[in-house]
Amino acid sequence: MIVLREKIIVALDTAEESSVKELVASLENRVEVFKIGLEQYLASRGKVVDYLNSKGKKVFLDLKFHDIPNTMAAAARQAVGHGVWMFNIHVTGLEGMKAVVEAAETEALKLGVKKPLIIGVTVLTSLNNNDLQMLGNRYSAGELVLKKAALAAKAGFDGVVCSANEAGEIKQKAVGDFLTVCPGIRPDWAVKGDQKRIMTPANAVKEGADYLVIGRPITKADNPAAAVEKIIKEIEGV
Ligand SMILES: O=c1ccn([C@@H]2O[C@H](COP(=O)(O)O)[C@@H](O)[C@H]2O)c(=O)[nH]1
Repeated sequence: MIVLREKIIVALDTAEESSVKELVASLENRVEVFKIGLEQYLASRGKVVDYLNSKGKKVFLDLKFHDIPNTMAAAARQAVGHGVWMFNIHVTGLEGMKAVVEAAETEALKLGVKKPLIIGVTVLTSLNNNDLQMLGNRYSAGELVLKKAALAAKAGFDGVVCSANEAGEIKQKAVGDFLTVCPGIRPDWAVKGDQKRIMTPANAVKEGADYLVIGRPITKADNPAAAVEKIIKEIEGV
């Protein structure tokens, strides 16, 4: 059971150390998990992970590994060593995904730490059916996400990144506790921006989203803490 405080994962998409610190300070009573993507990871040379860990926060390392099995397994070992709570890789060949799971398990055992949650990226929430068609794909976003989720589960992943539109069906078909981590969350009052497969926080939770990944509606709000509060109120009753 995921407690409400952990359901919202705030994406710290900024290059500025001062913005990270301000956001964490204003949200630390309300938010337990922060997502670090390429921009902030590179800007801080990875130090932001240590900073968040020192504040007692959980880190979702969103670097979306996508490489050959040996390279992804090596990166997974580094993610375990860095003390992240969750990391992700693109859903790719089964062999590579299994190598990541095995590497993370072995490294966690060696270091005596808990294995981070390993999450597969299915189809980016900024893509719709039209984009997939242009890429030569014959499946709809929904169909492709389900196929990728099934493969990720077969590899032993803990869950997938998907849009909330697909969360319900994934949860229905899942065996055991398979997590749905959903970006593309847009409260009614927020701008859509570059996201195409979107849903409101309340509907996402109704659909079965375990985690809501939210960036700009919170981080670009005049008052980020008030924005989180509004979102918590919206999902509390669901
Ligand atoms: O399919 C995906 C995978 C990752 N993301 C990331 O989530 C956040 C969403 O931020 P917003 O500002 O709320 O749009 C961002 O860091 C993305 O890199 C995603 O949106 N979709």
